[in-house]
This record gives sequence, C-alpha cells and structure tokens, in this order.
Amino acid sequence: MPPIPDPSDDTQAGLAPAGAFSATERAAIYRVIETRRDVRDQFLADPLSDELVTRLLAAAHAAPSVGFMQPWNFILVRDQAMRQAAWEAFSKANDEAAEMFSGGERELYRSLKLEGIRKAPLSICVTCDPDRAGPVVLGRTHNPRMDVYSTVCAVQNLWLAARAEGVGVGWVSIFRDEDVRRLLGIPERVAIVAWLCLGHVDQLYSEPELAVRGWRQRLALDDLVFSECWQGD
Ligand SMILES: Cc1cc2c(cc1C)N(C[C@H](O)[C@H](O)[C@H](O)COP(=O)(O)O)c1[nH]c(=O)[nH]c(=O)c1N2
Repeated sequence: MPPIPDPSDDTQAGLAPAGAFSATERAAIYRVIETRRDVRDQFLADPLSDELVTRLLAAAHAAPSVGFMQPWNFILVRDQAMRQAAWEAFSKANDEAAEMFSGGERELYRSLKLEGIRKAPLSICVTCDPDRAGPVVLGRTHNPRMDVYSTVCAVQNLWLAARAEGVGVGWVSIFRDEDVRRLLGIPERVAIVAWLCLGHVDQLYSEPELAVRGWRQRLALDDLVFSECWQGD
C-alpha cells in the first residue's frame, strides 16, 4: 500500500492554485457550448490528422468518471467498407424507427437526415467496460449505470473539443447493438455507448437542425428549473 497522503499538507495532496480564466477565455467556453451542433451532412472529406484525433481523444479521456474508473474505449473506424456496414445497420433500424411514427410525423421523420456515417471520414465507437475497475467501484455501489454516465461525459468532452477545433461530430444511435457488436467484435459484457461521426466542417446550423426542420423546439429553461422540490406533473 502506498502511504496515505496527509490532506492538510497541500503539496502532498497535489493541490495547485485554481487560477482564473480571463473574460475572453470564459466567453470562448460558452461560445463552444452554445454553438456545438450535431452534424449529419456538413462533413468535408479531408481526413483528420492523427495529432488532431489524439487531442480529441485526450479531451475525452480527461472526463470525470465514477471512482475514476475511466471505463471507456474508443474504436476508430476509418475503413469505408466498415462504415458502409455500419450505415446498413443504421438504415435497417431507421426503417423500423420510421414505422413507429404515423401520418405527417412519419413523413417528416423520413425526410430527416439522421447520420453521416459514410460522409464523415472517421467514426468512433465509444464503449463502456463495466469491469474496468473490478467488481466494487467507489460511487457505483448503488447505481450500476454510473459507468455509462461517465462514458457519456467523455463523449461530451470530445464533442466540445471538436467544436473548438472546427471538427463536426454527429452522434448516431439508430442501430441494433447486436449489429455493431458483431461488426466491431465488441464483447457482450461491454456496453456500446455512442457511434460518433467526425469530420472537418466549414458550416454549422446556428440552431439544432431538428428545431430548424420543425421536429421539436428548445424548451424554456425556466420551465425545467424547480425550487426545493419536484414541481412537474
Ligand atoms: C444520446 C444521443 C443520441 C443521439 C443524439 C444525441 C444524443 C445526446 N443525436 C443528436 C441530437 O438529435 C441533437 O443533439 C439534438 O437534436 C440537439 O441538436 P444539437 O446537438 O444542439 O445540434 C442524434 N442525432 C441524429 O441525427 N441521429 C441519432 O441517432 C442521434 N442520436
């Protein structure tokens, strides 16, 4: 066992001054958050450099995780035949999804572009390994889903870093897990969290595309914030 650090000794505990961000830096963070978009069709064909991909993955890997378990893996898929196969899994599931809507809503659904798997030069399948830190994980003892939540934090870090780098990201979740599992050889015990399409972009929607296309509008923040207790129905 390594010696237990004395928390009252700042140097020993690894503490450093928190520092402050300038107004410009703060504004940049909020601008990245507000202008991040889900990208389906605006991908340019130019490949992403290895250095850029490494920076994005490092941003993902800096995410918080329950018990610091870092349960994620990132499967990089550049091969066109693999992306074509993933698109076929999407296409089959998307046909099934369309049937779940009716009338005008089905028609509108059918008109939406909901992936960029073949157009984006890189896909990243983000997975969550529930066994990464052994059977008992600090902070996950009463809610086993915390490992997947941690992995979603990694996805969001990557998404924001990508926005700052001029890289578009599209999250695709319309497929049967078994199809992607088979395609990428992912073991049954490992959860598939996200299929992300990545590519450079020079244009982005200024509002969510689903809102622009009339599928669903942004809710008012005031309606979502409760004081002291649940005030919904
Ligand atoms: C877990 C999860 C899963 C999906 C998504 C997001 C998330 C968080 N989104 C993107 C989603 O539609 C989008 O985030 C919202 O419409 C808001 O738009 P912006 O992200 O602000 O552009 C998404 N979009 C899409 O076209 N096909 C998809 O399969 C999915 N799946």
